[in-house]
Amino acid sequence: MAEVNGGEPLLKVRGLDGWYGESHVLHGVSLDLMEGETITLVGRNGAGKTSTLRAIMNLLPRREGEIHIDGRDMMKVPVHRTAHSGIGYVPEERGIFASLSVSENLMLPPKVAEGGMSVEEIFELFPNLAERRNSPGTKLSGGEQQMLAIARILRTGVRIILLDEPTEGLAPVIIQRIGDVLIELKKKGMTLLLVEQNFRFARKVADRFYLMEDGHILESFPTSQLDAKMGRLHEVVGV
Ligand SMILES: Nc1ncnc2c1ncn2[C@@H]1O[C@H](COP(=O)(O)OP(=O)(O)OP(=O)(O)O)[C@@H](O)[C@H]1O
Repeated sequence: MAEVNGGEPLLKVRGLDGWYGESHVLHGVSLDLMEGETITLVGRNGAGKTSTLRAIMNLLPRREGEIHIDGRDMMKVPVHRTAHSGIGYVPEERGIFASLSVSENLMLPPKVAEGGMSVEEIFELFPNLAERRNSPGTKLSGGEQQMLAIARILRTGVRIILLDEPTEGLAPVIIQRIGDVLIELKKKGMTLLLVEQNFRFARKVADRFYLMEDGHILESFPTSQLDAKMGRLHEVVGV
């Protein structure tokens, strides 16, 4: 998409390093995410995918490098203001509040920008959440929790969503439903950064892939090259 628009990436990461205490886990990560684009980070466990998302959200204990969102220098933005720059994060553990209902969970994050989806629009996109609007978080299936975690971000008005392994542990029929939702969000112009090991799922939504190993980006390629890259992916990712 960069080539089509010729514009600046909506999210631009350059030479990003990250640490947990003494442990240096990200080594010069660079990536571009164009407006409306979906990219997928792949790599084996411990490659640094989650840490990359956390570093972008300013949730790592220490980071260095460059992160720009819509041209804005994010290294100077404190963590509680990150969402106000238009970026939301759905962590692997989903973060649903067990004692709160679906509706209450939905209403929790504050709006950070105009243009977020209304609760009615969200329930249209996720009819099963509408049916369960009064159910507590504890009563939701893994798939419903994942949908609620995504839905909750849509209300806030962010333009970029980082999703960490949204299909993990879910049944094929639910994975299909989440894929349909992400495709719908893409049609609405949402920009997505996925961490995902399920290539069959990722190929349906991703425009490009970034391959990570040991805290480095090894290469990036468009989804049209995924089949040709499978041998390499088996080697690096071990899938
Ligand atoms: N809270 C933490 N404290 C210390 N080290 C951590 C912490 N979280 C992750 N690490 C280390 O950082 C490195 C990168 O981990 P990260 O979770 O980013 O990888 P990943 O590619 O997302 O893998 P996974 O799919 O297992 O989450 C690993 O060596 C991991 O052990």
